[in-house]
Amino acid sequence: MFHRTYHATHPEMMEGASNAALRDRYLIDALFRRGECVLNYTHADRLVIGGVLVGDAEVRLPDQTQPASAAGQPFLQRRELGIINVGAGSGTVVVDGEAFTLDRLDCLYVAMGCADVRFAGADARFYLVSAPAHQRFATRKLSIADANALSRGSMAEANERTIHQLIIPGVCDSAQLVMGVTVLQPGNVWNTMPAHVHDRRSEIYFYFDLDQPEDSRVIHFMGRGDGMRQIVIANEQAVISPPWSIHMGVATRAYSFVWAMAGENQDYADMDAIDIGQLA
Ligand SMILES: O=C[C@H](O)[C@@H](O)CC(=O)C(=O)O
Repeated sequence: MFHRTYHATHPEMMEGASNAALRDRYLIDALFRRGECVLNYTHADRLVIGGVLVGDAEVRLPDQTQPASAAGQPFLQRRELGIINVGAGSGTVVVDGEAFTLDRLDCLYVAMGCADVRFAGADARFYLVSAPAHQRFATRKLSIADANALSRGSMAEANERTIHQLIIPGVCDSAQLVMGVTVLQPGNVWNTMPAHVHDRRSEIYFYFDLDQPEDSRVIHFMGRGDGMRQIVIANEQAVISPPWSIHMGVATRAYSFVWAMAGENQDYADMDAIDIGQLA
């Protein structure tokens, strides 16, 4: 049921890895295929990263097919799900018969235990991140206006941006998933500078709304702060950040990205910043 499974990696596996190997281990591509629910599994905190592009008919979140002992069980039996519509048009997500309309950048938190999740709306692009859960919270729709908005950066540093925290304690309860959208102001290109790591959580970045996508790319940096590597990322691709890795990027034009974390805590501020002078 998974398009790809990404295995956990050791920091030393970065040294000497070719660019192709880095892309193979960390880059998630082809999330949107019309009429399909594309799901990728990573052993980094067992996150599932997916995309839904609805075709002629509605698309259903599949039941589990593997391992055999789980076959036929709902995908969210022991998981929770965050959905953000990154498409131009609105769409609908129906959760156990209850319909939620998601306009552009609206978010839906879907609780553990929900059995039937269906997607509709040909102009919507649903980006999905799911994490294991141990407790059922309320299914909730959040608009970007509901987010805890943090204004960060400056024009002088080319990183003026707003961090919209959507699924996070205080805004929307969840078992471990923490998720939001960061939007860069036009003319700004750096995210997450200075860089940081959080050894107790893994993180996924999904870059979207890259201005002039055919001719623009994000240069995403990863690895230990003193052993940085880069992955060149196109619009609507995602990248896995293991807990030991920095995750920051610069692009040739403005863009937005969805960030999602899971792990041992949900404390957004529990991160170790790395001074710019220590990067190497
Ligand atoms: O752990 C937090 C994540 O890396 C992001 O929220 C950072 C971010 O959006 C930014 O600074 O631009």
